[in-house]
Amino acid sequence: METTDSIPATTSIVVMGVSGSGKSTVANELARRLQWEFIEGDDLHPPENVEKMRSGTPLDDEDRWPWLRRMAELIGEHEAAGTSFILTCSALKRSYRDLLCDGHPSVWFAHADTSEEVLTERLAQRKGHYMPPSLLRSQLDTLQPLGDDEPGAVVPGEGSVEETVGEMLSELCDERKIPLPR
Ligand SMILES: Nc1ncnc2c1ncn2[C@@H]1O[C@H](COP(=O)(O)OP(=O)(O)O)[C@@H](O)[C@H]1O
Ligand SMILES: O=C(O)[C@H](O)[C@@H](O)[C@H](O)[C@H](O)COP(=O)(O)O
Repeated sequence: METTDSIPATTSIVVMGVSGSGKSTVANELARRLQWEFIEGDDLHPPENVEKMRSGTPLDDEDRWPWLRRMAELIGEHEAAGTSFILTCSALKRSYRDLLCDGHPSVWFAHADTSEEVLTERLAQRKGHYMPPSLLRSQLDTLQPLGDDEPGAVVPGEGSVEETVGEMLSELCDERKIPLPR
């Protein structure tokens, strides 16, 4: 994916993807490996968005823009402080990702590509989450794959969490000239 001559001083890894693609699981492991702060994007949804999803209605652009703007602000704050961090955010559309990237060279998207079959199985097994498995279809219909001209990497998402995170880190560290953590 995109390489740049000027390496940003800080990195904001945005773990993107549809529900069940392992964003939270992967972000936790990235945070453990890198010892960076992890912010869960699900926790930043206003209560109305959570209720909408809980009741089985997909979010629309209008629901998502304020939530995305809050995350863009957080990225800006981390850049200003010079602190790298990890954020989970579905970031399903290119326009959403463009908003997160706008003026923010630190952003690097990490997507664990996972088949619909595996996603369906994972969501059927997941307990205690507001997101109903019935919303997977609309998430998949909304997802616009990460483009070659966007910063980040798409890696296979069906192996172990360690394998997925290992691949993400190797891509990130290679592109951003960061030493690979142990
Ligand atoms: N690589 C993986 N292998 C097996 N199960 C996984 C993997 N990644 C995530 N899971 C499981 O799939 C479910 C969804 O993962 P989660 O991290 O909540 O995804 P998301 O945050 O994208 O909705 C969880 O129950 C999690 O334990
Ligand atoms: O943009 C959206 O429609 C939501 O952000 C959605 O993509 C997100 O995934 C939910 O918050 C559910 O949370 P999980 O992804 O953890 O299932």
